[in-house]
Amino acid sequence: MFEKSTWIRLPRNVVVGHGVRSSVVEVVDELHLQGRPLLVTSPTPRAVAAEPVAADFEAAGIDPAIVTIESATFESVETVIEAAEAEAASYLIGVGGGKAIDIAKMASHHLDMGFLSVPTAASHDGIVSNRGSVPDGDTRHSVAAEPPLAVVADTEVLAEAPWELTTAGCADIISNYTAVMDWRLAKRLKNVEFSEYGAALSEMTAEILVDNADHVRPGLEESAWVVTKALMSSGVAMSIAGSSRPASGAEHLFSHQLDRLAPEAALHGHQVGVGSIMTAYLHGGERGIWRDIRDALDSIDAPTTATELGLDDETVLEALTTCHEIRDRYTILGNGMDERAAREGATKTGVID
Ligand SMILES: NC(=O)C1=CN([C@@H]2O[C@H](COP(=O)(O)OP(=O)(O)OC[C@H]3O[C@@H](n4cnc5c(N)ncnc54)[C@H](OP(=O)(O)O)[C@@H]3O)[C@@H](O)[C@H]2O)C=CC1
Ligand SMILES: O=C(CO)COP(=O)(O)O
Ligand SMILES: [Zn+2]
Repeated sequence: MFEKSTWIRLPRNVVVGHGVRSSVVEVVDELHLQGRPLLVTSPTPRAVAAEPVAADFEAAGIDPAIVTIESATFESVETVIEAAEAEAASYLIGVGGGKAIDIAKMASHHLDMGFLSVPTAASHDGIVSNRGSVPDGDTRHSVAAEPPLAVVADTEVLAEAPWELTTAGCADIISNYTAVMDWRLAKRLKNVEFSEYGAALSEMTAEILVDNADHVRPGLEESAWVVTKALMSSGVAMSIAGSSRPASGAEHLFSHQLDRLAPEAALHGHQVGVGSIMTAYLHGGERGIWRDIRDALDSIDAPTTATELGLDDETVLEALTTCHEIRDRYTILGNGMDERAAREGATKTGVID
């Protein structure tokens, strides 16, 4: 008897383009959401977008509440849950980078409330995904969360954000190549659940982005358009898979460990990009695709070395040799890398000197 089943939850409305920030109230209306919104944001996005969106709600006769979080932690999720209860909110709107959107989607999951995603940076592929990513002591959780009912991505806002945020988003997408390699390996070796559609969409997204790298240039609003569409496509791949596997393999474990060893040294996307160069080398050796990944990152101004990440060689090696412990996710790192092998791989790929 066939007993398999799946439940794929995706946004109902995806609004992308110049000036669409002012459509948030209309999108809420179209979704028939009633009551008071709670805008979940972080310090810079608050001024950039959350306050203007709040002003639009006020102009429409709706009294919004705002909560500002500083970090992507379970404490921040608690803060938002308490704020939603104290302010009698009916739905949440995450306004910001990966941090604010992740916290909003996890809090809305807990509260059983709808949630909208309003990105202010094209820096990560959590914009539409149904996962949250949270550090917890020595480990890092990929948490099931509420996917957004709608996404409102204003390319004018995204294009005005610092350029490195956009290159970080590109690198988060380029890292899908190695994430899928790890996923296929884990299927072959450990029989983990695998989605051909999730994997194919993830790889295709990376390929389209790399093919359009010429259109990804600072000061061009078209860059925000190209990158945001890729980020959303990658998020859909995660939702199809019901896991972050299509977009997170060993290169993400490396980045998560860097977050512990050198907090806030570099952006998430930049770290996973450099991790992806090294894990591509581990998958394919000299003839593998690591040079293609490095060149793709280089072509969009993303870091390709420890120095460009603002890290010393020893921190990179420590992250590479210990990051397999971060979570129970089988990757090319297996049970961990030997220190000399890590040094050789990082040196051969030019990540360290
Ligand atoms: N759930 C998922 O599927 C995924 C989750 N993630 C998570 O997302 C996070 C990484 O996302 P990222 O966006 O890099 O992190 P942040 O949300 O921390 O944003 C990075 C920086 O950009 C700033 N910023 C955001 N928007 C603007 C703007 N318009 N103008 C100027 N500055 C701006 C933020 O300011 P400020 O500090 O003031 O907020 C912050 O300093 C990680 O926590 C990662 O784990 C990443 C990928 C997928
Ligand atoms: O960053 C992600 C995908 O780009 C997902 O994060 P996790 O590694 O926590 O699942
Ligand atoms: Zn990522």
